[in-house]
Amino acid sequence: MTPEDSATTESGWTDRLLGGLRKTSERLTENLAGLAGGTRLTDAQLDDLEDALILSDLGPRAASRIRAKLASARFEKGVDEAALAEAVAEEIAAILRPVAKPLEIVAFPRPQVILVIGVNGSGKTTTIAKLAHLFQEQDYSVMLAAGDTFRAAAIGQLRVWADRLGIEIVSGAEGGDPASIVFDAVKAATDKGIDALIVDTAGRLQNKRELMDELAKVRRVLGRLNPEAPHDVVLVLDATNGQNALQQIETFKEVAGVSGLIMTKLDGTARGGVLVAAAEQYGLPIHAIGVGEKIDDLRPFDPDLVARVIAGVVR
Ligand SMILES: Nc1nc2c(ncn2[C@@H]2O[C@H](COP(=O)(O)OP(=O)(O)OP(=O)(O)O)[C@@H](O)[C@H]2O)c(=O)[nH]1
Repeated sequence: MTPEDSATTESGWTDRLLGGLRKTSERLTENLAGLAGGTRLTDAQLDDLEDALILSDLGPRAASRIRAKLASARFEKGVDEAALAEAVAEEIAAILRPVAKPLEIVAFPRPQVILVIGVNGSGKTTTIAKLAHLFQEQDYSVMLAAGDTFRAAAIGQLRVWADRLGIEIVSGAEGGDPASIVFDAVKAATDKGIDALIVDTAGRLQNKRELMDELAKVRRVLGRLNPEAPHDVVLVLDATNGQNALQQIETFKEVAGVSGLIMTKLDGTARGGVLVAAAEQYGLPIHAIGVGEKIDDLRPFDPDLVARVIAGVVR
């Protein structure tokens, strides 16, 4: 790939991110419009700012932190839309930077076992395929394990992706024991020297006890083969769920333990601010974000770019 190709790819990605987060950005900038004045924000303006941030799903904690920071900010050239957007972007970036952490393949011995959890419909299966593709682009070998045996469709969907990507998948029958599939998958991936084994899991939150038992068993079996496994437990969250996504973090932390997050469907929702709420409230690593249904619509999370897009600095 030439540098020009890569520049095109990067600007293509920025455009998609912009397109994706446009609704969130519009909601915030609409609510911030009209805030103009002297070198400092007044209390009434700070109230409006805080409300606008909450309305954009950034959550009360992030909103009050940003308010406090901007209360002491001086706007040398006077407050206007552009200066405010810059200041808000900087504060959002300050919240996001500490949690931006790409998923890296570092496990030794291989494979790195990545358990992917999340409710049905969150975009889990698609995200697994996108992650596999991202690793393939970095020249890592990947294998999938179809640990969601609850629904035949889930196994089939994952197999279609595996075929398309040309990677091996270990699966069993519908209703089979996920722990035994995961056991076989780790053995196969170890024998073949695979770098990353990505494990799909069931996401039946309405039956929390069963899900907890199932994931605990998968973890036990993994631990027996490799005490370090799973190396990552990645929770996939659907941004369109807004504040409910935060409740899911709470529940999955309890059910399975969570080492990091991927937020999907940031395109087409005005609720992308929930990413900032999650970062502020839980401090869990955010590995990547999804802004579309295509295979390359998942990219490592760039906190400065995302903050500038959400705040409307980049349009
Ligand atoms: N717009 C958009 N759609 C997405 C994104 N990620 C996934 N989807 C779509 O969301 C739908 C659900 O995705 P799946 O990957 O099937 O979700 P799942 O969590 O595996 O759900 P089950 O298969 O029901 O367990 C599909 O139509 C995906 O194409 C995204 O980032 N943006």
